[in-house]
Amino acid sequence: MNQKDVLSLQSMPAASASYGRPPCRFINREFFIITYESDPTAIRQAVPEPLQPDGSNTVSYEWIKMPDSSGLGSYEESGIVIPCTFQGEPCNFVAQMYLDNAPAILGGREIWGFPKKWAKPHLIVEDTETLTGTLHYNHVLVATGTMPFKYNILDEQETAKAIAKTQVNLKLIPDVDGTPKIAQLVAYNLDNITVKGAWSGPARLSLIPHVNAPVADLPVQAYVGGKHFIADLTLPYGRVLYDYLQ
Ligand SMILES: CC(=O)CC(=O)O
Repeated sequence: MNQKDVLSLQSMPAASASYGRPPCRFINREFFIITYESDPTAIRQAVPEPLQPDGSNTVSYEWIKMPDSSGLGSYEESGIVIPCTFQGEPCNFVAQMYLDNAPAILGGREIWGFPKKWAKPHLIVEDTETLTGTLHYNHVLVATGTMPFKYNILDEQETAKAIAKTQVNLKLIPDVDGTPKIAQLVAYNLDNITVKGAWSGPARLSLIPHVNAPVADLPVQAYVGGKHFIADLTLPYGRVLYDYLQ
């Protein structure tokens, strides 16, 4: 390989890239999101400046089933998103993410800086009426969410707008000597969104303390509600919102 060959490689390992080149198209991506009030001090601790928590003291706990994801495969994901502002503009900070697919972990971390770790999330309709999300980390149950199946129909255009909201990750890549090489807030917006169904309803969430999957560090204090929706959408490349090294 010459220098040009090296610089045109898609990702490591050179012999076989770990993930396809973005944009990634997701077909029938199914979301289950429980929004709840949490401890403002814990929220402030989880959100990196200059992002600001949006003042609602809310957190969204999510399960996402992705059966058909170009360049990545078929997988499930679970995690925590915190509504924030950046210079007064609303955005969601992606605080924790757990999933069961190597291409999506590697590509997600290397390109967009998603805070991804390997774990076992699962979203199903449990015998026979309850939308149920679980997250196991190293075989230990750390999260369970429940909501009645397709309870109240939600507006699909409003749902598409919510999906398109700016999302922000804290991308941290160390240099070979351990010092920070990349320390950025990276933003992206999902686009080409077609909502195929959207529902709301009451929801409940149980979070269990685990040192390697600290979802319970943002404890549930009160419930706002649950949302369930299915959409086709595209994840494009991101953009640097803030560079901690400049
Ligand atoms: C590639 C990605 O990072 C997308 C996702 O898993 O949400």
